[in-house]
Amino acid sequence: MLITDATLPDGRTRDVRIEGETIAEIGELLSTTAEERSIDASGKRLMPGMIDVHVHFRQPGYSHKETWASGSKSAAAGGVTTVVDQPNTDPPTIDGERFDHKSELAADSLVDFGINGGVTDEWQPEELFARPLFALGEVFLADSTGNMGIDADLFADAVSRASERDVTVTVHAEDARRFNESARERDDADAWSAYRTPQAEIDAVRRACTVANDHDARIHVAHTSTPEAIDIAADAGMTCEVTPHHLFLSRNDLPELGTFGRMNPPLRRENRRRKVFERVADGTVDMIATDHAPHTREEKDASIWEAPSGVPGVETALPLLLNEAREGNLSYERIRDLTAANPAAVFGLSNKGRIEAGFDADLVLVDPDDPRPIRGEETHTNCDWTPFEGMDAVFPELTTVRGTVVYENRHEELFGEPVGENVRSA
Ligand SMILES: NC(=O)N[C@@H](CC(=O)O)C(=O)O
Ligand SMILES: [Zn+2]
Ligand SMILES: [Zn+2]
Repeated sequence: MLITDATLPDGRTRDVRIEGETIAEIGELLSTTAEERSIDASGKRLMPGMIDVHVHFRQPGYSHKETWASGSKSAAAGGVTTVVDQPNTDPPTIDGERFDHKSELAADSLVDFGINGGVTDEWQPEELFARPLFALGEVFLADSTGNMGIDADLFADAVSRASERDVTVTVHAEDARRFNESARERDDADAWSAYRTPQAEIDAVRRACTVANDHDARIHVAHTSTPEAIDIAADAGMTCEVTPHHLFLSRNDLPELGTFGRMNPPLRRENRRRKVFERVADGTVDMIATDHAPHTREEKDASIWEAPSGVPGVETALPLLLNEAREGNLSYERIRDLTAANPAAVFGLSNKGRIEAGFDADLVLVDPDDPRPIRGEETHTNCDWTPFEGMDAVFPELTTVRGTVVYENRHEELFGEPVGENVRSA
């Protein structure tokens, strides 16, 4: 395939040739061969596919919420070419057999994937470390969906074992001792944000970073929602991610969202959201990861204390960021770093995350000046709603995974074959 006249993240206009699974050549005025498909990308932006290191594709156990097939279609339609699945499935991914079972299910994936291993009292670290494991995590320092919260001793033990193997530990950092019990008396949607306080995250991130440094280990802090926690992680030499919902939504949106805005950690006040955005824009935050956590409408339609936590996001993350570029609030290079180059560097995916000769041809082509409003029912996840309903976004026209077209939307939407592979198995 030859993509001609594409504008790259750094602003250069180039032709990009894909041969087999890789980017073969980047140049000017490359001539197309007879058997090669040629795509005119003049006026279009070509981005490296997003590497989303935090999704919940729900298999095994909750395939009514999502499957590898539906989740990866949603990913492909949103320009995500690699996903990393978290372990709070049923059964949880905490031993070798369960890891192997999830690997078989992931054969349905249209996009490349990593599989994380979880930590509970019953986990089998040696079995997990013998598998093509992406990372440990998300390790829950407080209960979230799946009730996999663990205590400080088990966390320290897991960090020390991971450090010996040079494996990163992705941490869900909230400290339940800092939750505000008095918020329990309320029943409005904002009560969840009042209950799971900023301080619960800040304290847990500080403690997790100390444990990591004590063991000469590396942690990656999942879904940081406060500027304070981001700064603590950065100062400790650790990495962190921010979700699209903590970047684009705040407690101001809860009257409208209701329980559809309940997630862990919860939405914060507008003032904190703005400071989180600044840290995303200035590079303090390493990456955007979606924490795509689908639940059905029926499940979400409950009281604020009964509804499950989590929102979908894998299909809308890159499109929302590209709309920020269109509006001049983020550069395309920053978006490349946040969604592709940095996650690849942090997690050691040396063939991914950049548009350079020799790299995997994981590519996304968009018309940068053609936004459309996000509609939950048009997304491809099993959960047909979105917390970003009506917001402008720039969706892909074409997504390739190692040279195979997995999504195309010119006149109609077309999906490719499940070509996804485990990024640690190669
Ligand atoms: N973020 C959430 O609110 N929910 C996630 C779990 C998690 O990431 O904590 C889920 O799996 O539903
Ligand atoms: Zn979490
Ligand atoms: Zn999660």
